[in-house]
Order: sequence, then C-alpha cells, then structure tokens
Amino acid sequence: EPQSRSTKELGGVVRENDTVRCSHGSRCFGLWEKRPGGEIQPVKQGCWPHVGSQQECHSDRCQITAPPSQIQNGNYRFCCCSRDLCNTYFTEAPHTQSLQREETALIALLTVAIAAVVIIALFLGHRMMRGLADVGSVSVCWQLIGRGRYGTVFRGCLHERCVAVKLFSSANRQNYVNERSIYSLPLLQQHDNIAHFLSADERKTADGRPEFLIVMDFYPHGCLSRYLSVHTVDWSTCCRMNHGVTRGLAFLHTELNRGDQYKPAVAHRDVTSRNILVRADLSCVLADFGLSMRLTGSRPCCPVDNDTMAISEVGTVRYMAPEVLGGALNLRDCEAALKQVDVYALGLLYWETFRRCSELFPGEAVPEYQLAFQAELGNHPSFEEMQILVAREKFRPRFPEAWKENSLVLRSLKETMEDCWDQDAEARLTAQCAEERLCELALWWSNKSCRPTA
Ligand SMILES: Nc1ncnc2c1ncn2[C@@H]1O[C@H](COP(=O)(O)OP(=O)(O)OP(=O)(O)O)[C@@H](O)[C@H]1O
Repeated sequence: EPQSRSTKELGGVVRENDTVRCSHGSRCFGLWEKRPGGEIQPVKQGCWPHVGSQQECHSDRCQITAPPSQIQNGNYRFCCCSRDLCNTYFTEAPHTQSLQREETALIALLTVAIAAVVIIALFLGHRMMRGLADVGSVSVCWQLIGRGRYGTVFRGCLHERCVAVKLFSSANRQNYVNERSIYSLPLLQQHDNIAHFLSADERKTADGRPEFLIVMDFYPHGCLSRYLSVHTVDWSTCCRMNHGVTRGLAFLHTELNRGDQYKPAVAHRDVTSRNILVRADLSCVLADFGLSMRLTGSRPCCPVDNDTMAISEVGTVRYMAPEVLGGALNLRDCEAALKQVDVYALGLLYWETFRRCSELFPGEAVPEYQLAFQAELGNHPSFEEMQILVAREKFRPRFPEAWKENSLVLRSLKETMEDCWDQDAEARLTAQCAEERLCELALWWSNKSCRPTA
C-alpha cells in the first residue's frame, strides 16, 4: 500500500518495515470495516494531509469522533491521530451513538417545546390584538369623554367612524359581562331607542392586568343630563326625547318571540338621565345595561334569601324607588316589581326634562337644569337621606309655579309623572302605558290649536 505513488502524495515516506513516516503537517489515519459477523478489519492506514479540515487529528489515540456514516450502513470507522503508530488500533467513544440519540431526542423535544411556546404566544398575541382589531384601530385617537361608577368612556375611531369605548377594570368585570350579555340579546340591537352596540373584548394592560372594552356608537351630545344642563328644548323635542326613552324601556320590559328568536323581558335597574344618550337629531336611546337583569326565560331573576340584597338594592340612590329605599320590594313578583322600579325613575326623568322645556315657561326664564331632589339634597344624597325623604316622607320633585296653570296638557303631563312615581308601586303606569301618554302629549302640540299651556 504505502509504496504506491499516491500514498507518497498523501504526505508520507515509506519505510522498510512497511510503516510510513508522515511528513510535516500530515497525521496518521486509519479506516476499519465492520464485517457482517461483527469482526473488525483494517481497510487502510497511512498519512492524512487534510489536517485543519473536519478532522483535527491532534489526539495521541486514534479515537473515532464522528458517528459512523449511515450511507455505508454504519460499517466503517475512521480516525486520525498524531503519535507514532497511534493508528494501529482505534478507540471508539462508548456512548457516541447513544449520546447522539439522546441529543437528537433532546433537540427534537426542545424544538417541539419552542414551537408550542411560539404557537401559544401567537395565539395570545392574536387574541390581544383582536381586542384592538375588532375594536379595530380604535386605539389611535382616544379621548376621555366621561367617567362612571363602573367604567371610563373614551371617544375613538373605528374604520374612520367615531365610536365610544367603555373601559372596565378587572374589578368591574361582572358589570362588563352583564352589559355585554344584555347588548347581545336577540332583537335588542334592532330597536331604535337602545344604544347601538358594536363589539366587546378583553385585553391586558401594560402591567398584565385584564381590562374589558365595550365599543358602541358615539352619541355626540353625550348623556341627557349633560345636554339639558346646557340647552333648553322646545315642546316637541322634549316629547320626542321622552317618548324615545320610554319606547326603549317598554321594549326592554317586553318578552318577545319572533320566529326562532327569543328576547326575554329585562329590567334596566339604573334608569337615570346619565344613562340616556342623545343623538345628533336629539332623539334618545337607553344605555348602560351593566346592572340590568333578565326577568323571563331560562335565567330569570329568582331570588333566594342571599340574593335579596343584590336584587333590590342596586341602581343610583337618587333614582331609587321608595320600596327599594325602604327595603320593601315585592320579591314574590320580581318581574313586575323591577319593572315598577324602572318606571318610578322614568317619572323623575320626565320631571328633569320638561323643566327645561321653553314652551312650559311662557314669558319667563326657563329654570336652570336640576337633577331630581338636587334642590332638597344637593349633589351627593346618601341612601339614608333618600330613604327619609322619599320612602318615609313620600316627597317628590316639586312642579314649577308656571305649571300651576290648569291646562289640559299640563294636567296630563303632571299626572303622567305622578302616575310613574306613585308611592304604591302597583299603581304605577307600565312603560307601555307611559309610552302612549307621551304619544298623546306630543300629538297635542302638533294640533296647533292646543298649546301646552293653553
Ligand atoms: N356612547 C356614548 N357616546 C357619547 N358619550 C358617552 C357614551 N357613553 C357614555 N358617554 C358619556 O360618558 C359618561 C360616562 O358614562 P358611563 O356609562 O361610564 O357612566 P355614567 O352612566 O355617567 O355613570 P354610571 O355608570 O355611574 O351610571 C356619560 O355620562 C356620557 O356623558
């Protein structure tokens, strides 16, 4: 073997005892074959000039470092080394193969784990982004427009359309869940006097806490109390505003079956002039369903003792009906009782609105806007104060002097309010009846011969 010219070219000088002296820069190598019977035979031994490529060949022993090539069925072993006659035998790292297998398994496992982490991260990222995507690019131009007890409302843009985004913190999650579930009831969004809901979503704040969003139409005049505090209204607008709210409430209170769609009767439970929103054309919608409750269907209100408080004592103290303040809500007929509570607040809402009606104060200045009971109890009445005034003393907002006149329209208007806020809950109008009354009042004005104060 070593005598061949090519061997010399491999970088060695052949000696008489058939060994080869490898010239400077080359090393010894050996190649063995494993026969089918398991016996190992040398195939070739000599000088290896390719030092510095894959094989470094610096070791004293001819150790097989690379795994046997699978191309030759793993039958060949190659090694190189740098001491005299070191390639006579070879040594094989005992665990090369099993290590190799373990490494492969570990790498595969790591790859799967990393892939899983990436997929989960992408999924969560997608969900978070969907919050903003459904809510679209609402984040672009947020502007704070109001704060309530349960959420903060911003104005944003969604596909170049102005929207309102109500943001709930995790502490108010239940309020968000409730509001979303009411807005999602069948048929609700088809009604002209219910605020138009666009979408709802959850996302994480920068510090990882969850927060919840409800996106709805933006109502340029904001809530009714804000509008009335800066504007007076004429009779027909006033009737239209109140008629719209009443129509919305009557619809909410009604159980409906249309085709395969079922809408349960729902009590609003927080009817206030801050929860009515005003459109650009001054028509009104009912909003803020965070405290609302289904009264019929598969999950109607059905109080057990522990729930009694939760069912009765909710809402805004100023607008609480006497039976709520006095703890005497009739829970035996929960459906009727909660509707009556809504109608009581509706009466107060009429009083606040018609007090700003210019035609009801002919020849005199329209009084400043006031919330119900503001004159008596100021801006932040307590539960106890309201209890004494409304439940015990049976006090109701006073009608202005200008309404003393006994015109048919004024009488009917005052009667409507009184019939809504009657101390006896069962004697109150239903929202449907109140809607009819408002309709009649509006018609009187369209019949020009009959002015409200005439
Ligand atoms: N869709 C909307 N368009 C325009 N303004 C809105 C909209 N929704 C709410 N607002 C404004 O944001 C304010 C805060 O609303 P939010 O519903 O959070 O609380 P609130 O109704 O005022 O009080 P609470 O939640 O205690 O009843 C409202 O008073 C209203 O002026």
